[in-house]
Amino acid sequence: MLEVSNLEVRLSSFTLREISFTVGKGEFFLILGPSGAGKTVLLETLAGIYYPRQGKILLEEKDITFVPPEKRPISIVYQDYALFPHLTVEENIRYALHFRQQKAGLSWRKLVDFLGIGHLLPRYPDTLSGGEKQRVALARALAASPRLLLLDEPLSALDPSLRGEVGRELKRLNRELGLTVIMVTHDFSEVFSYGERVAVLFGGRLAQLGTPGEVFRRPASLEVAKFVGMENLIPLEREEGSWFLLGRHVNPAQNYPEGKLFAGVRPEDVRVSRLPLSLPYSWEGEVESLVNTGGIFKVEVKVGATRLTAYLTGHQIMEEGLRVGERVYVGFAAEYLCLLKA
Ligand SMILES: Nc1ncnc2c1ncn2[C@@H]1O[C@H](COP(=O)(O)OP(=O)(O)OP(=O)(O)O)[C@@H](O)[C@H]1O
Repeated sequence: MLEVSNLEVRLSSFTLREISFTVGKGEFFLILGPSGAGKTVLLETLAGIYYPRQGKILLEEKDITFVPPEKRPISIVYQDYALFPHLTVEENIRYALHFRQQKAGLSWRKLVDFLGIGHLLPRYPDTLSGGEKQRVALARALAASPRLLLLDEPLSALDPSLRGEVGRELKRLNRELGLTVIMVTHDFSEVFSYGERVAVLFGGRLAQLGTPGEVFRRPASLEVAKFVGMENLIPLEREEGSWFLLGRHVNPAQNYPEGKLFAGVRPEDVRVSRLPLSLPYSWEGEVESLVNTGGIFKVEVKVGATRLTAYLTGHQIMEEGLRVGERVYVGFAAEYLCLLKA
């Protein structure tokens, strides 16, 4: 339903370039990336706030590259809600009806019921909680009956319990209304809860596009690996044309004739045990530190001069009887090993 090809957007001190991707009808598509990567600029270009210098945006096969924002069937919701403070909730939502470009869409009643905001209609935005404001902002965005909903970190200003509640509402909107959604997020747990595909932006470029599983377990580069929390990144040794990881032979699927290779493994895929592990990649080491990070323990095991990080549950720590200074075995299955070029 959305086709973005070779987009280039130049701002005074920032350029978004070579951005190409497609989003299917009814898809929940996510955009991830470090601060300043260009996530908001990309959303705002789709919304028509910036015009590209190059490239095309097709929405349902119609070229909308230079269509003004108010003529695009696209709504955008920001993290700070951006409600009009001098208008009541009802007036805020009705305002958006002027921009409705298609007869079809949710009726007023259905919209209000769907988001459960009937009791808030006479109130002013200042008197609403964060979750209520975000629901009103969503209602206003949906009142315009968009084909595509753009969300710029809509959950980040909410406390954790509201985040789950509003998040589930977003997924319901997407599923029950068949609405196509593109959402920017900083929160990795949201990626697995909501996203079908993820685009990772770095420095104005698309660094990777894939399913959450691909991006988190098969990052396309070292920088993406670091960004998505692949904490174990260990340089491989090269001896007589073969590659080794801490002395264990590694057989890359591809040929890497030269340069430096890193082994990447997610800490949640690393096992630590007091008994030898029957895994192709395992070593003997010593527990160097054990830190409770709120239910999950970060365990660092020293293997020679290298430190391997594992995330384990309190239950696993107790079962294994792990303690700092203990001799243990640490390792992972071959399927969790990801090779990355430096
Ligand atoms: N109107 C503008 N004019 C010039 N530069 C801009 C403009 N808007 C954004 N930028 C710059 O473009 C770059 C990307 O900004 P953007 O807001 O898209 O980042 P982001 O990935 O959304 O970051 P964050 O996660 O911090 O919100 C930044 O360096 C920002 O300063």
